[in-house]
Amino acid sequence: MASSVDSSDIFSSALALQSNLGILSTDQIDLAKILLENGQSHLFLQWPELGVDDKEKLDFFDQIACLNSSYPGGLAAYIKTAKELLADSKVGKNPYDGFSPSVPSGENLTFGNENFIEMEKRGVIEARNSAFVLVAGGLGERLGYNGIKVALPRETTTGTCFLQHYIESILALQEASNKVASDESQRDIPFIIMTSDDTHSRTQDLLELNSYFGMKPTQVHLLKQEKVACLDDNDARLALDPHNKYRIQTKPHGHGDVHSLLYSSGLLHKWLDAGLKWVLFFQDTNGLLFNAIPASLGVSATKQYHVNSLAVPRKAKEAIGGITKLTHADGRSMVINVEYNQLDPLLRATGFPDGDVNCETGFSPFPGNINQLILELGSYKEELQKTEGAIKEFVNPKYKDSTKTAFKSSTRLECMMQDYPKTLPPTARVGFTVMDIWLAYAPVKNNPEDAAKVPKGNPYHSATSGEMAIYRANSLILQKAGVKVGEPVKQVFNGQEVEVWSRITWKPKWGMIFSDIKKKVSGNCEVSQRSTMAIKGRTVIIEDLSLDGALIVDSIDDAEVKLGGLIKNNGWTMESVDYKDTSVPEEIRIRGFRFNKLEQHEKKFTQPGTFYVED
Ligand SMILES: O=c1ccn([C@@H]2O[C@H](COP(=O)(O)OP(=O)(O)O[C@H]3OC[C@@H](O)[C@H](O)[C@H]3O)[C@@H](O)[C@H]2O)c(=O)[nH]1
Ligand SMILES: [Mg+2]
Repeated sequence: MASSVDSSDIFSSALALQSNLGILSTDQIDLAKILLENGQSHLFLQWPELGVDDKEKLDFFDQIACLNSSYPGGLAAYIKTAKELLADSKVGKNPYDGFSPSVPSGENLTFGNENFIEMEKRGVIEARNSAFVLVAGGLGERLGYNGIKVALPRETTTGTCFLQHYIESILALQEASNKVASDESQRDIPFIIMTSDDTHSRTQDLLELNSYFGMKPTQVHLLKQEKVACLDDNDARLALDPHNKYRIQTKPHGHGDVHSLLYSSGLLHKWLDAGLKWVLFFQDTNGLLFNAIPASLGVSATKQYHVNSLAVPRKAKEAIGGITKLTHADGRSMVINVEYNQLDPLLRATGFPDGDVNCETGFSPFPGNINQLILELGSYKEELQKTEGAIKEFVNPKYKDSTKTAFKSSTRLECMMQDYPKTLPPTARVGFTVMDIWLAYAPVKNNPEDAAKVPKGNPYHSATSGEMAIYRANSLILQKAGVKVGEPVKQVFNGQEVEVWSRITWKPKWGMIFSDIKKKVSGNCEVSQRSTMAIKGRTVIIEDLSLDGALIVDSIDDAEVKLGGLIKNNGWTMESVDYKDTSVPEEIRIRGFRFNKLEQHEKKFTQPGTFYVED
């Protein structure tokens, strides 16, 4: 108890606490000191004397210990940074002070051309040297879905959820990559999921109930991020829960936590030792993402990028960050994401009076960040050893009035994973790769009501548009492989006008890269707009097929299945569903449609051999 004696001074500022020191361990007394030394004596003002609520007092210190250990540098560092950022915010300091923005140049990929095909092949070679990291700690407040977002169907033709699709894509890449490996060794690609208290147990349950969707459980790691303490005022006084004086209010710290969690997990060392080279980060609901992965990994490898951010053309005011070159008056420059809420004010403050607007191309001149990052493992680990994974934070308090002395509700520090390059030395090779939107980006972030209000021409980012984007991308890919796919029709679901293409889906193992898909398609093939085609097997060959209706094919790996001839039936029609109709399951009604399965040609092959599917 030595520490309580030499710190009597500090405890005298919190008499209520002082009378309770007897129940605290040395560690807890040290934590109390940290709080008092950092201006937090108000936390103990309402503490009763020893013997009253003692259990609650110990619970309070459990939470403090957790807040202290889960933040790089502990609570003292958190409070210090909070004071600085709150002071900057109060005087309206521009976080980009001294920097002027310009449009950076990056690598452009065009689906299907020679360079793209080369990059995809290179990407497949590199895939077994990669680890994949999914950030999935967010609640998805804008979407308002009650479950976890990765459990949502990516499309409802097969009902495959996002997480299953991601896992099957990684496994397909792993297999293809192991096949071309020079040393014939078999490697399992590590898959990390960052969760939070809001998503952790439901993510774990989803995996366990589905046998990890075919992945080895040892291949998957869940890292749970902790929330951070809320702040009540400009002095960074921690906010108490209004219903519990022994509990600090907490809120999410943002996806930037993924770096400190990876650092403290020890996984980076393990991966380096195992010979891995790349870490790929991605977000929870982009059903198109894996169309973009092989080629962009190929770009990273060819260009030897330390950081490669994937981007798509961006519509002005679209809720995606802009990749921007920032040049400082002193000559420094960096290529970095400027988040969507900051791009407009930054442009206006630096000589672009119209702010965030489209240029003559109909798009913002700044490429849109889809927050898919490919980091080179060696330089990443080195950097994290310096920073411990801490990422530049920001604070976004909502002030009560223009004096900026009080907040409408408590605030907290936040950080974003794409801010990682901000601390890199100028020698770091930081690049980005731009791809077509139809190929690479269709997130599910907005609820139907908000999506319907999106300005015409801007993407909805809804469950409706997310699913339609899958069909469009698959239709366009098959079209480029030589299949005649019917012209899309325009329909309105949940107040959003979308293009409806043939409902074509396939399992990742059927075709991960364009050159493989092309090998599986030959002759004169045709799929009408009203058709549904789901390919669930690996060796399914489409040859001289004319499809007008619904066709579902499932086969084991050793069965070779040929689809051909004229297949015609009543197929599946689409029926509108209103998102307010609670008699329909939530994951369906948020899309605004469901399938009426009138008739289909459905074939399943469970024995090895060669089979033909015709009508
Ligand atoms: O605390 C958090 C917050 C978010 N997340 C995850 O981070 C991902 C992105 O979260 P959000 O959907 O809220 O992100 P936003 O839409 O606000 O912007 C993000 O995606 C689009 C990009 O252009 C932006 O630059 C990027 O910040 C999700 O997968 C979410 O689950 C966490 O894991 N933890
Ligand atoms: Mg967000």
